[in-house]
Amino acid sequence: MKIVADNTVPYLKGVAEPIADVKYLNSNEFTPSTIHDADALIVRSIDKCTRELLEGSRVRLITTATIGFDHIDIKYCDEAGITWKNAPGCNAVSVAQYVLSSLITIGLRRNEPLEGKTIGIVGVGHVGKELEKLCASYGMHVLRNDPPRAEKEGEAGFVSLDTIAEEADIISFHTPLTKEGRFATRHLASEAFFNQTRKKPWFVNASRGAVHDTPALMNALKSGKISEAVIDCWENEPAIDRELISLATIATPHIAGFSADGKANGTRTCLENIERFFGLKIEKMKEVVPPVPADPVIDLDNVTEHRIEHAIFRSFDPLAVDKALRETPDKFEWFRSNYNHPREFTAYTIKNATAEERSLFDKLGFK
Ligand SMILES: NC(=O)C1=CN([C@@H]2O[C@H](COP(=O)(O)OP(=O)(O)OC[C@H]3O[C@@H](n4cnc5c(N)ncnc54)[C@H](O)[C@@H]3O)[C@@H](O)[C@H]2O)C=CC1
Ligand SMILES: O=C(O)C(=O)[C@H](O)COP(=O)(O)O
Repeated sequence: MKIVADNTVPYLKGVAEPIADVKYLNSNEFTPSTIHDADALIVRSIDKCTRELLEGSRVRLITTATIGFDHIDIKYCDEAGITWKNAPGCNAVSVAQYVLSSLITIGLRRNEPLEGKTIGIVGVGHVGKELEKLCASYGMHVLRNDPPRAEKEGEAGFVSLDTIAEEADIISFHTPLTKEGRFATRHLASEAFFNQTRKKPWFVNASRGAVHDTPALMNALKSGKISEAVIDCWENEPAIDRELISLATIATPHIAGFSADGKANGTRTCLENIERFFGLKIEKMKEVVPPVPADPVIDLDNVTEHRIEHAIFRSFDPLAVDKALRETPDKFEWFRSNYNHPREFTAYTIKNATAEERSLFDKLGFK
């Protein structure tokens, strides 16, 4: 069996080799001639799996180490009998922790505690639910918007996007990017949406760039309709809008889901998909684990203020990544392929927390 895999999928090299001939390609090397004799592809969000790439190939399975699958032409795959799989939930905790760290960063700068603020979460799936848990632990009120879920499960517990625009202090988008259908999300954060905001909310997009309309978002920032923007996902990545970088409070190169834990989960899911689809056993699967952090114990003994935040930033500090992107935005994709994947909160043990702090640390997922 032959697998063609993206060269930058973490923790993959050597694991599937005992059961398959594995060829690794850079994203720009995925062409009809390089993949034509592959049985399976292991891809990332940057590998566009289009008709042009796949037509005439032997590919029977595409498995992406990501939650989003807008880079796969699923219509064509279904027509052509190519099975495709994503990795639901693999990096949901990572995105939620990214958003919390970013909100804490802004809160500290503005000297405004998050406690008591209202966050509107648009798209309450794997990521949205994790974010809801973190925000609730932090004492925030949560408004949930998810029309597809509300239709299936009933309206109770969900609000409209209009309500979120009007009532939320913070609005965070966690929908897939969809361009068609009743619940299409392309440019969901539109000029009309920003015009409805009442409380100068902070805006977060860690879903897909085209979920916001870039000119409308920039106008909203300039006119004060929104007061802060955390942008991880951009329209036209990697050729991102330089003016939006300068207007954003936190600008990162689509790395919200890039915890080591999330990456290992994504890779493992791809390999499990291959096992199931081809009826194989990959003995080296247990090697797909994130590394232990260099310093896994966080001792709060000498930390006098913002002790919870101190621990959170030890796991992930958005400002370090933000600084790098601002300095060299041209290196957007390089940063993503050469990223120092942080471990999630669960990899850290807290020492010398008070009983009250301990209860919050437990809820956030620290040991
Ligand atoms: N920045 C990053 O690194 C990452 C970004 N993502 C993005 O986040 C998206 C969401 O991830 P998950 O929560 O795991 O997906 P999911 O499929 O579990 O949840 C998405 C939710 O959005 C809802 N939704 C769909 N259309 C909607 C609409 N028009 N308005 C409101 N809600 C709507 C769905 O009903 C669903 O509950 C992914 O599709 C991906 O594009 C995911 C992981 C990492
Ligand atoms: O899982 C998703 O969806 C994401 O957006 C991932 O963070 C994308 O990761 P890469 O495939 O670009 O490494």
